[in-house]
Amino acid sequence: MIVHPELRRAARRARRPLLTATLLQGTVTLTHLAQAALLAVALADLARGDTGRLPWLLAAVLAVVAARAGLALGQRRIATRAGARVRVALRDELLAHLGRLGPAHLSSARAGAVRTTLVDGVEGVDAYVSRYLPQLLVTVTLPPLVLAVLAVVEPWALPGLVPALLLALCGPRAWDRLLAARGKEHWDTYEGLGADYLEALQGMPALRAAGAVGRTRTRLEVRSAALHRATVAKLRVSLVDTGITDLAVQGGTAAAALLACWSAATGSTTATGTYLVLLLASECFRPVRDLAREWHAGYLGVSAADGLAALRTAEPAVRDTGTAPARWAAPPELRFEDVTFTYDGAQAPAVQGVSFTAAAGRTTAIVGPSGAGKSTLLALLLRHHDPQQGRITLDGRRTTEYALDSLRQGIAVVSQETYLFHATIADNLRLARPDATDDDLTRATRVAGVHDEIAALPDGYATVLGERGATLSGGQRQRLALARALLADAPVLVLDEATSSVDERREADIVRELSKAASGRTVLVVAHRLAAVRHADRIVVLDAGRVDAVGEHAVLVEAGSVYTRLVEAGHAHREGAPA
Ligand SMILES: Nc1ncnc2c1ncn2[C@@H]1O[C@H](COP(=O)(O)OP(=O)(O)OP(=O)(O)O)[C@@H](O)[C@H]1O
Repeated sequence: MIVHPELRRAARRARRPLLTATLLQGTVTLTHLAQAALLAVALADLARGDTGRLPWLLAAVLAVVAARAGLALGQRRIATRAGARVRVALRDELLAHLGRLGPAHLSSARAGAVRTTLVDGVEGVDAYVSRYLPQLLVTVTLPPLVLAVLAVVEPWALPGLVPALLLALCGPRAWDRLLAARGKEHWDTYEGLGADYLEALQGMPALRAAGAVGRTRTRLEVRSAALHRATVAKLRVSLVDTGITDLAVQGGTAAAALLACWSAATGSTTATGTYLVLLLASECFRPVRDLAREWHAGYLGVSAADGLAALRTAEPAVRDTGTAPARWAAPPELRFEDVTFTYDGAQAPAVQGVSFTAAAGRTTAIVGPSGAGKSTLLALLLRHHDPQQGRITLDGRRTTEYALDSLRQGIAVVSQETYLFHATIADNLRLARPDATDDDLTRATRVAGVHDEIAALPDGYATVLGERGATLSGGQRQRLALARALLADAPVLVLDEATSSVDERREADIVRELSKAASGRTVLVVAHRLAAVRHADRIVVLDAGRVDAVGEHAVLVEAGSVYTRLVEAGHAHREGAPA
């Protein structure tokens, strides 16, 4: 009888249909009672040898059975619809919240666990609210009503039925806490296993390359065994629960039967009363039996409730309090002013006192050795985190003043890790701009240097890509993602190692074409290979989270700083590379 607050909250989304489903469920139960009463009267008549009313009584029983079939069908339909409404609304809410949480959330939560909560957890909530909850309400209201009727017909039946009903309803409550604890254990293990499998599947190439497939399989087997143990532990408690209910139901029915026989033997009640006690006593426990059955359907929802609540109430890393739309008449100037940021739990700041300006409509590059803080600066610009000190402005306005969605739409990003979906190339491109024409697509793919390769495919732009773009090379994926970002036509374009998988000669061509196509946008480029950034209007050199130098390529090379070392390292790498 556990009603977790998260599940009550979920049920409120379909209050009306759930109420109708509950009323119908109650009416279905009432038809059982009516049927029992009619049969009791018919049997009593038969016992007395009076068959005059028999055909009418049997016809009434048949009518009740037919009515019940119709009512049960309607109930199931309405309950299913209510469950679907709860499911869809809950998933929508969670997905919208995940969007607000942004990638920062997935650096602490595992994608597989979030998937399990979103898919299996929400399905469990559907079963809980559409099947268990209506039955629960019927169970706590109708059996006391039956007892009241029996109290009038045969008060002696009550000493047998009341304790049994109380035991059936309240006995299992003693196990609720233990059941909740086992349920949570089971859910956590289930979520963990889901996350492990997803990671193993996605990381299969790396596991194979490291010769770790066997070890991973063993680890997954151990995890599966842990899930099996958690399931058995949960079932054990659940079985005690069911055992108590069964004991009470059987005991109560038997006690009522004995009392009815005793009353018949002593002649203290009429034949109708005896049959009523016999048949209604069994019906009195029907809702309890049905509740035990529905409990198994809704149990997953109870187990998942904590996880759902945690996901729904997880605090985003940044607050979306800005209201200004990120729409600028001309490309905006971007400024970092004395920006310092330390990741949660980190010892030292990832970036410290960073100040520079990316001129409006120009290309600014950020370079620096690995770990210098380049990606952190981009994450701060997109407000995946907010700096603890300093400010970032676009067109003179702090990024925190813009509405978050609008800000992120105003900045198109192509990162090293591109994401392409299992859909056609055209669909993947149109993610950025659903109304883009075919000409728009070709213009963008030409600039990104991938048009010819797409055109050469048998199905061209209608080619369906494998999951995560698996049927393309790394370079092709990156260029397609680049075309998608160009198509977004955002005033600010951020390229984070966007051409790292493309060969150097092609990279130079793309960067040249891109500079032409991006004129009229403020472009921020992060790249390891200096060929990609040497023609930038301005280069910001980062080192250990601080700005080491700012200037043009030629000036920076002359200055003999970190940049010179990066240039030399680049030359050495190329000379050392196999021909
Ligand atoms: N989520 C995180 N939590 C804690 N520390 C982090 C996190 N992400 C990055 N860091 C740390 O912040 C510093 C800057 O990292 P960042 O990823 O910004 O560097 P980068 O210049 O982009 O490196 P690379 O060129 O290798 O991608 C590093 O010391 C890194 O270990």
